[in-house]
Amino acid sequence: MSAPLWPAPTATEPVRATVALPGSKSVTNRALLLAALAEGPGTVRRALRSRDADLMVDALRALGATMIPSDESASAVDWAITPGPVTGGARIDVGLAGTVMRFVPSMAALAADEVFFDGDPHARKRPMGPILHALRALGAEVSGDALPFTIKGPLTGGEVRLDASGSSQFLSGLLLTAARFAKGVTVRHDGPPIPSQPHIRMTVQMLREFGVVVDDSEPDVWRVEPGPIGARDFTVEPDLSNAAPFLCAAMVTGGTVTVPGWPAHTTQPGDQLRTLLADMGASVEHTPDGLAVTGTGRIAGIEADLRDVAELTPTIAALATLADSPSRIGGVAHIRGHETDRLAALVAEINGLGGDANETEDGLEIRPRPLSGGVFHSYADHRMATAGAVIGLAVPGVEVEDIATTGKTLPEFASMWADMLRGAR
Ligand SMILES: O=C(O)C1=C[C@@H](OP(=O)(O)O)[C@@H](O)[C@H](O)C1
Ligand SMILES: C=C(OP(=O)(O)O)C(=O)O
Repeated sequence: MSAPLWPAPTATEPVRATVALPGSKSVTNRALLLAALAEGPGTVRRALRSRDADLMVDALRALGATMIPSDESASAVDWAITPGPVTGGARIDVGLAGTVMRFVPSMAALAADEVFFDGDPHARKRPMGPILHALRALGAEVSGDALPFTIKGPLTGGEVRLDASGSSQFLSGLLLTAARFAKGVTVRHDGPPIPSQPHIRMTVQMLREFGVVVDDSEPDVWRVEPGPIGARDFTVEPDLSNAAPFLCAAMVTGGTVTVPGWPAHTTQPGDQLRTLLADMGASVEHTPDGLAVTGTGRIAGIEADLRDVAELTPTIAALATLADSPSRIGGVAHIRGHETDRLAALVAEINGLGGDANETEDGLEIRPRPLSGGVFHSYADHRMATAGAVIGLAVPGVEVEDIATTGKTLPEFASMWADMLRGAR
């Protein structure tokens, strides 16, 4: 049975709206895991409520943590978390969440009993080899090189080489639990450049905020000292990557979208939207109400290496189809291993609406031309779905397949989009 189609609203006037984003997926899932491994009870405030976050909560509960929600609303929650001894014998559903499939195995490797991991059909295709090899080298018993697999610990830790060129999450996944390994860990990256470096800085910074000693002074080497993870009261920042489609709406319609609570300093890669969207023609300013992006009537094509901000690619590609000059996006070969093969999916869907895009070895080329309506398939990928919504603002008749897939990181997307178009403040 095919998924329902969502008629993407076409904007009839410039949007003028304030859009408050719920918590960052990446920060939420790191904070929940660190709190579950801490030396005492802690709190994670303004945590995202979404499929990926719920899968993380279920996984941590299955491994022995007590997680109690308070002040729950549809999209945000404060969690009171009491760590417990890490127990095995569990079955973990990772869904399609990279943060669950790459972060939780190291924690499971603390348990003496076997833990079984599986996920959505496409999750079985996402790369897992480097982190599973590393856990094996550090002393865990691991079956298989991809989902489904089992892990049995406890591992001891120590020194290991790992190729994180396929995903920064392999490295983050090892580092997040490493303070609890008997010997800590020294990881040396061995391979082509690592993508999504801001996410590694996010891991290191959050480890330090939770009291863990991390040495990242030598390029491509990370040392985590063994020791306790501190119990903290931690507040999650808004999700800046999920701000992307809304900020793009300001550009596409020549209006203004303001995102309150934009952090002054952050490791989130979405912060780079400020320069990326300015390069594509937006006016971007910090106002007392938040970060305001205003469309100037022009969308310029872009030549950009998006390796560091790979998860923004679908949204930037959507904007590029509506630009007045061609775009060339590079540095993102590894997003073929994201929720779907994003390079293939973007080319298929853009060209399916009459566009002109092609894959390169490590990215995309997009030559704007008039698009027509049609079905924009989402491939169970939240960022494909929101890319279709951006194009639909300017192209009548775009129907996004399975808009509910945005529930991976932003369950309220469709109603927030409607509110934005209504001019909500
Ligand atoms: O650590 C994280 O929270 C993430 C790291 C990145 O993964 P890759 O390094 O695989 O791009 C990013 O794309 C993903 O959305 C979230
Ligand atoms: C790549 C992404 O997700 P994941 O955490 O599943 O890797 C993403 O959100 O764009």
